[in-house]
Amino acid sequence: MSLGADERTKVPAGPHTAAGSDAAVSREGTDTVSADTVSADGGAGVGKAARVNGTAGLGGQTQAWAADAAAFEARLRAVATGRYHDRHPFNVRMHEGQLTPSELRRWVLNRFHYQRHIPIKDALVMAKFDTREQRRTWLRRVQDHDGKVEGEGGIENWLRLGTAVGLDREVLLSGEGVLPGVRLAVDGYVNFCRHGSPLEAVAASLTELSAPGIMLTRIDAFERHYQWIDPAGLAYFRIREHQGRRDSREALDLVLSWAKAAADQDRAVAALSFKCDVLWSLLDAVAHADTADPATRSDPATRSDRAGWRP
Ligand SMILES: O=C(O)c1cc(C(=O)O)c2c(n1)C(=O)C(=O)c1cc(C(=O)O)[nH]c1-2
Repeated sequence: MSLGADERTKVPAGPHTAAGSDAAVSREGTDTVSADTVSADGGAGVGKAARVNGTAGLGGQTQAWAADAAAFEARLRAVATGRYHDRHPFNVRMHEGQLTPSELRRWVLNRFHYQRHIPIKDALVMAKFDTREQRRTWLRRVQDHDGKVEGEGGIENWLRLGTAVGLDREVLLSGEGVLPGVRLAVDGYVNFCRHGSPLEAVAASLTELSAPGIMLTRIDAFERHYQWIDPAGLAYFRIREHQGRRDSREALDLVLSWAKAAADQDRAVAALSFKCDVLWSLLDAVAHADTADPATRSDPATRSDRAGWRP
C-alpha cells in the first residue's frame, strides 16, 4: 500500500510554498515554459531586487539574498528528503531483505528502463544551455551513463547488475517486460525535461540530493540480505554514490543562482516535487505488478515472449 502524497510530504510551508498543490503547480510549470535555448539565467527571468524588502545598502541586500537562498535551499532539501522514494513500501521491503529473487529481478529490469533514458533526458537538458561551461558539465553526465567507449559507463554497469541477478542481457536490451506504468513514469520525466525550462529540468534532477544515501543503504542491504547476488554486480551503486553527490551539488548551485524570484523558486520546488512523483509512480508499478495484468505478472528471467523496446 502506498502512502498518500500528504502522508509522505513533510514540507515546511514557506511564504510562497507550493507544498500541497504540487501536481497543479508542476503542470503550470510545464505549460508556461518554452523548450527553446535560453539565456544563462536559466530562463528564470530573475529580477534580483525582487525579494529584497526595505534593506538599505549592498551589505543589507547581500545578507537578505543569502538568507533567502538558505530558506530556498531548505525548501528544496525538505522535498528531496520528505518525498523521496526511499520511503516507498517497495524500497522499504528491499532494504529490509524481504524481496524475493523474482521481485528483485522485476525491479532491476524496470529500473533499467529508467537508467537508459537518463542520458537521453540529459542530452535534452544540455541543449537548453547557452554557455560552454554548463554544457560541459552536463555532457559529463551523458558520458557517465553511456561511457566514453564501448564497455564502460552506468548503463553497462546496470546491465552487469542485471546479469548478476539472473537476467539475460538481451532481454534487458530488448525492453521486454517493462511495465506500462514504468514506461509512463519515465516518459513523464523525459518529456518534463524536454518541454520545461532549464530551471525546471535542472531542479527536477535534485532528487539526487537523496540518492547517495539510498545507494549506501542499498549496497548494505544487498550485501547483507541478498548474498546470492555477486557483489561485483553492485558496481553501479558504488560509483553512483560519488557521482550523485557531485551532480546534485552542481545542480543545486545552478538552481540557487537562477531562482531568485519567488515564482521561480516555486517552479523549482514544484519540478522537484514532480520528479519525486515520477520515482514513486515507477515503484508503484513495480510493486503492484503481481496483481496487475497477467502479461506482466511473470518473472522476467523466465519470460519467452518479446515485447520489444520502444524508445
Ligand atoms: O537508484 C536510485 O534510487 C536513483 C535515484 C535517482 C534520483 O534520485 O533521481 C537517480 C538514480 N538512481 C540514478 O542512478 C541516476 O543516474 C540518476 C540520474 C538522475 C537525474 O534525475 O538526472 N536521477 C538519478
